[in-house]
Amino acid sequence: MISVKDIKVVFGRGTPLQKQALNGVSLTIEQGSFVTVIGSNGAGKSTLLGVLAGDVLPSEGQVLIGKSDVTRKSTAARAGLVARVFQDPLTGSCGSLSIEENLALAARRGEKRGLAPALGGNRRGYFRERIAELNLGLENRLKDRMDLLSGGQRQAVSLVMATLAGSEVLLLDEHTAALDPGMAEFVMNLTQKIVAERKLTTMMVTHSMRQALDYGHRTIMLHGGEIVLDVAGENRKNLQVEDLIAMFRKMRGQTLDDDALLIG
Ligand SMILES: Nc1ncnc2c1ncn2[C@@H]1O[C@H](COP(=O)(O)OP(=O)(O)OP(=O)(O)O)[C@@H](O)[C@H]1O
Repeated sequence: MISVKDIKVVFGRGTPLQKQALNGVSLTIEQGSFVTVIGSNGAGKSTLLGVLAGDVLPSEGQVLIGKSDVTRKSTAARAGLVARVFQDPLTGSCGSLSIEENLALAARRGEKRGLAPALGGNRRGYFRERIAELNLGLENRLKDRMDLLSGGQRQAVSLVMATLAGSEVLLLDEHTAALDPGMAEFVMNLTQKIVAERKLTTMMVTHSMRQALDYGHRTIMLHGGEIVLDVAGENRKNLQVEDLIAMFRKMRGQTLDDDALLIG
């Protein structure tokens, strides 16, 4: 479960570039629920993920993950609670380490032990099994360096890595945006499967309104650092991308620059 209460984030306070990135965001996401997040450029989407991951400390408000109040905890201190997959396939894993070394590090997230014991005994067999489930043939390449993989393969491995330390929360920051359409669909279907199997509480930022409606249980839209739309259930099922744009316009009483949001 994730719960944020009245979160405010101000960047560059007291400078000419002062920016209120989040302006009183409150949101509760039940355990196992998958929420998609949309919004135009600068709406505050990445800042919200940063607040959950610990990269951004809010100036006001409270962040709960499960029963833990993590509001003032660093990213490292939350590592066992929160897993993250980034837009850039190179960001979430280490290119100069092998696939299995990356998996071993991911499995030990939030702990302080070295790599050797993490790769011992049954662990190696377990990693092989988990990677074989991807059906990409990577189980035969566990000793290959991560930087030999394609972007899509790397995102698929990153998703497996995100599940190894037992985190209940998964944050996805436009994790398919850098992939070609076929690979993006593969990674999205994999995401859906992993989230459902492991009952992960998931927040996915996307620029694709189509993706936002097709995946997950609930969609929120941010604008100007505030939640301006929050839909789930039947209301969401009946929504079309065009409705989303119209609702946005109505709620804000202003014109939305369609170019700011990808419809595809
Ligand atoms: N470290 C920072 N320092 C100063 N301003 C920042 C910083 N990070 C974000 N901002 C500003 O805060 C606002 C929200 O940014 P954020 O990155 O959360 O938006 P976003 O919805 O993720 O946008 P995008 O879709 O373009 O990634 C923007 O105006 C941005 O310029």
